[in-house]
Amino acid sequence: MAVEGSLQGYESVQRLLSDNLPPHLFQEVNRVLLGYNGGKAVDTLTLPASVTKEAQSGNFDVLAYRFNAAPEQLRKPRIVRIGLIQNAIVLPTTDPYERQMNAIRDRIRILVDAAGEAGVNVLCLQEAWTMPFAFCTREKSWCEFAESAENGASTKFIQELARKHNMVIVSPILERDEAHGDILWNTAVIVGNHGNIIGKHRKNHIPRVGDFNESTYYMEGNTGHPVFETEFGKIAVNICYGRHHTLNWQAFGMNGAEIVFNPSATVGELSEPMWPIEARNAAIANTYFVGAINRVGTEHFPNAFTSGDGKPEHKDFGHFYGSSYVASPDASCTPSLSRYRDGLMVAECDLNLCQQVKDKWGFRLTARYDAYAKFFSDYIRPDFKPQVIKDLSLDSPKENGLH
Ligand SMILES: NC(=O)NCCC(=O)O
Repeated sequence: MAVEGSLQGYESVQRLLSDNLPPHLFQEVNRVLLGYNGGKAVDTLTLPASVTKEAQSGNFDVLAYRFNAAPEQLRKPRIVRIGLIQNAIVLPTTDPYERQMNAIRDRIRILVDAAGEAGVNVLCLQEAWTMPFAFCTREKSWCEFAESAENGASTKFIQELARKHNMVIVSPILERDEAHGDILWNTAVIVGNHGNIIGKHRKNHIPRVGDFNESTYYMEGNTGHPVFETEFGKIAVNICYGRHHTLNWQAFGMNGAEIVFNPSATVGELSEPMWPIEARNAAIANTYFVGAINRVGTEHFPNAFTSGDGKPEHKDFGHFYGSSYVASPDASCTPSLSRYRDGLMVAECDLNLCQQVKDKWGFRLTARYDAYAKFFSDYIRPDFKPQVIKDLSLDSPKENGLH
């Protein structure tokens, strides 16, 4: 029987295709599906044997690729290795919370250490990595997983790993904001490579779809669209549901992001057809690299809940389908990580590619921001009227011989 969450036993669409198509056909399909970087398929990157060994003994998927840019006369290449980690929760959601948190931390330590050995400079974990994605339940006991972004145990744990590996780590957690009445936020903490906290960003768009009842717990973020300037490049974080909002992506680009991470938690039936498109489109439209991360596995909760759609009550969210990947501004893209196993994606990127693609395609140059600024300022007025020009024959169909 195929493993739960697999595609008829395959870890990903790309692996299904490569194992079943003759090599010359796979090459053509791959070119169309994943694009070309510098006129050829995205290069694979060889990682130290210790990483592959670690992945085997720790049962996680590992993939590594390189995005090249053309050599320039006046600038040196700006090579950065980015890493994405996807993972399942470790213990049942019925176990004591502290044990659940510690077990996830132990697993994350193994994956982050592997990223360190793989030479990753900037790493991002999945959305709310410290806990089960319990927001489907609407139960308030899960709020206990919330922590201070600045002083919480998870931030301290990540700071230690960042220092150890000289790595910037983006750590998305459920934040408890003690300074403002203990309210919660969905927050990404940006930990610098010296273990320092560079800043934080709070999720801008909160879903109200399916079982994603997150608005029961926290409000839309109030941190704008910050870009964090790090030793390894300018990075930003568009948390999960924000990937459906093109202006959210755009604002990070307009603030100068070169790499945008999209830490997510999303399930198959709801969003899988969107997943390979949205982050990739954002990379193209905004001329930066994007790392999209989704958790894996099915999380079962003790009490049943309903989805307000007349269907029977249930105790799980559905399958989180992993499939994390990196998309490049030149429209090329890595294959995705496993659909059901924990994984580490490593992508070496020459950030010079961002400016090269900007110069080639001119999306910023041709953007007509002034026209859209006017459109949006009109749109938010209460007396806004949509610009629709009606075919007047619709009002007198007989005269036009339509009936
Ligand atoms: N975590 C989250 O925002 N999920 C919403 C569902 C989706 O955007 O696919």
